[in-house]
Amino acid sequence: MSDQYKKLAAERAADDVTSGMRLGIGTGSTAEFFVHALARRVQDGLDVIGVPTSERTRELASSLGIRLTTLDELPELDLTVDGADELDPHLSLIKGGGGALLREKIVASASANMIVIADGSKEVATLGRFPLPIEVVPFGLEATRRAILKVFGDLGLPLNMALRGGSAQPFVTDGGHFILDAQLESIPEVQTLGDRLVAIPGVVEHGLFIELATKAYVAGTDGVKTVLPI
Ligand SMILES: O=C(CO)[C@H](O)[C@H](O)COP(=O)(O)O
Repeated sequence: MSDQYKKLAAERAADDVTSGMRLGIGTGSTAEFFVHALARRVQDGLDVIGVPTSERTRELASSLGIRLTTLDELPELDLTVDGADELDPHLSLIKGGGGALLREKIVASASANMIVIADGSKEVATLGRFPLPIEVVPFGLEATRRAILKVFGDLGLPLNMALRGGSAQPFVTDGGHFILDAQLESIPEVQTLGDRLVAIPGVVEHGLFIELATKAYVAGTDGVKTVLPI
C-alpha cells in the first residue's frame, strides 16, 4: 500500500518539473518512483538536466535516459526532489535511511527549492521515532561514538546507537564513511542537536535536514496533499 502512495507523491512532484530545470535527484524507493515518472516526461520531450544524490540513483536515471551531470559542473540547482524517513510540520526531516544523506544534503543545499515526497506514514509531530543516521569517518570511530553519546547525555536523549551493518561488515557510504543510527525516540530541539553533532570532528554529517525543504507532497488514502512549512 505504501508503495502506491510513494508513487502518487512522486508523480505529483514530477508534474512540477518544467523544461530547462536543473534538478537534484534524490535516493530511496520513493525517489526511484520519481526517477521513473521523470523519465516518462523526458521521453515525451521534457528537457532537464539532473544531479543524482547517489551512485544508485545515477545508475537508474542514466539507464532511463535522463541527462545527468555533476554538482561540480552545475553547482546551482533549481529544484531537488527527494524522499524522507520523517517529516514534521516545519518540514524538518530525518533522512539517511538509504545511506545517502551526505550527498543528499549537499545537493539540497545547492538547490533553490526542495520538494519532499512521502507516504503518510512518514509524517510526525516531532522527529525522532526513526533512528537518526549520523555519517562518521572510520578513523577514530570509538572516540567519535563516545563524543556523540556525550552530546546525547547533555541533551537528555537516550544513549542508544548502533553501527549500521555491524562491526564485522559496516555499511560504507558513497563517500567511504560509516553510519551510526541513533534511536532517540523524540528530538525536541533539532537545531541544537544538529549544531552539537556537526561540531564533533569525526562527524561528517547528520540526517537532520532543517530549513531545506520548501514543500512536501504526502500521499495517503485521501490522495496527495501539499504541505508547506509552518
Ligand atoms: O534519505 C534517504 C536515503 O538516504 C531516503 O530518502 C529515505 O531513506 C526514504 O527512503 P524511502 O523513500 O525508500 O522510504
